[in-house]
Amino acid sequence: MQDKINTFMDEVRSRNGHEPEFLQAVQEVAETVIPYIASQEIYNGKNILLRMVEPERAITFRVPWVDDDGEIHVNRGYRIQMNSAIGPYKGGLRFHPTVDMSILKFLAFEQTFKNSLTTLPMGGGKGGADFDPKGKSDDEIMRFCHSFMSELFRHIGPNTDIPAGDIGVGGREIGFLFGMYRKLRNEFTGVLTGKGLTWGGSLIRPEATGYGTVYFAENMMKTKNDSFDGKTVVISGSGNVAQFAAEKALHLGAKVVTLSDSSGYILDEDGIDEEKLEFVMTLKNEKRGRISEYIDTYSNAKFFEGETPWEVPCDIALPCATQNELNGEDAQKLLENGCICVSEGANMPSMPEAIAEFHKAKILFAPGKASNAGGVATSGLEMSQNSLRMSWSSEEVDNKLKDIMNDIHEKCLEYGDDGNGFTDYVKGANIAGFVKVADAMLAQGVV
Ligand SMILES: NC(=O)C1=CN([C@@H]2O[C@H](COP(=O)(O)OP(=O)(O)OC[C@H]3O[C@@H](n4cnc5c(N)ncnc54)[C@H](OP(=O)(O)O)[C@@H]3O)[C@@H](O)[C@H]2O)C=CC1
Ligand SMILES: O=C(O)CCC(=O)C(=O)O
Repeated sequence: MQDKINTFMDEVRSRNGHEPEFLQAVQEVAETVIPYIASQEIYNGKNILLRMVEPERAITFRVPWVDDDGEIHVNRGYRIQMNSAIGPYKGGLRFHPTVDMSILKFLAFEQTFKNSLTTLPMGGGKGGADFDPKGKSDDEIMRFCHSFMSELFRHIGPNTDIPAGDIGVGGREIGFLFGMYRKLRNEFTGVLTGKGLTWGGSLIRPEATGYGTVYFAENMMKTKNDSFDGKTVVISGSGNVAQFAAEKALHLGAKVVTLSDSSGYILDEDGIDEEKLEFVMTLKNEKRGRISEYIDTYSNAKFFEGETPWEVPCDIALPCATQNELNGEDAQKLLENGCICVSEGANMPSMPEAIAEFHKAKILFAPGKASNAGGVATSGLEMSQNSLRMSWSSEEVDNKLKDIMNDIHEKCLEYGDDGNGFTDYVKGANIAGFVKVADAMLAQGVV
């Protein structure tokens, strides 16, 4: 079997050798899905996985914009339309200086499996730009978003491709992007999700990725007759996903002790309670400050510059910042300190060596494509509300979100059983996500 996997990876590497994050994401899927394909007669000889690693379309474009001093800048914009076998392309936009083909192809590939897991009819896509929003004024962000959409609009649509937020793209950016789309198309449609509540957005979409990550972890803990109540939780990141993961962990009775950004992490051993979390939300979402400023207000807390929070003892770890933020040594530290559950809020935050450590120790480990699927699932619910021209209450959306996270967990249990009573959630998520897309591709022929 390893030969088959190696041959497949050699072929993928020969075309994409300069794309390390993409190869990492494909390798993880290949290791679990190729043995499954080999065991299923219907998939044999169809080269389905090889077709799935090739984007249906990859668009790059120029994004020129003018800063507040009148200087002209040029960034590169992207949209990867990965797979539309089960529905229109769906996935976020990332604005970050590290954005390139490798990052976006890994994200779009993961998105295809994730969206399939949600049970909603959404294909996989991802996009963004190598633009750094840090330190830019609201006007500069607006001009950038307008320029970005003045090209992207011709490639997307409510039945074709529906972008949303990701790192560096939140409610403010979605507003500017939507405004330009609406003007250019002269139509009001649900072409983007994560919209404001007064113009087509869904209640609970801002909360959904973080809440869903915790709901998934709660489901995993239940399999051990355990819960969040009284547990110590370590979280990385302090953006959208981290903030609402922290909020839901607090609701469930846990003590959250860390948050971070790319400068380092804060440790508050007294716990980041609701009031302190509100302070972080204002600091990050309105003042656009740094997490280190937390200790200016809460002097009992400490800031660890340039460090990640995985050295802090905890029961549950929620990596909610970015890809490859947790390495093999970090995983060992978490395990030595008694961590029993890791639920990924970010996309691919754990490096392969870290996942190997978690699996060796047989702790509860959820890959992002399962545990952070609540965000895109709620985007799917926003699309449904837009099509129906109605809006559901917070309670209705939250209940649907919980049901979807339960379903994904059940699918992981079904496909992830290793035969010895251990659930390999990576295997479960990969195979369950693959089956729906592969069956649709088989039914539709070679297109
Ligand atoms: N938003 C959503 O609905 C979804 C998001 N995700 C994933 O969750 C993760 C976080 O996204 P989101 O919260 O929306 O993004 P935000 O932009 O709101 O926040 C990102 C956070 O991660 C930190 N971060 C970014 N890059 C790095 C880095 N290289 N090293 C350390 N910290 C870093 C940021 O710090 P700083 O400000 O210093 O850059 C910030 O605290 C991403 O992996 C994203 O793909 C997954 C599913 C849905
Ligand atoms: O809500 C969406 O469409 C985007 C979510 C996303 O980008 C992700 O799941 O990584």
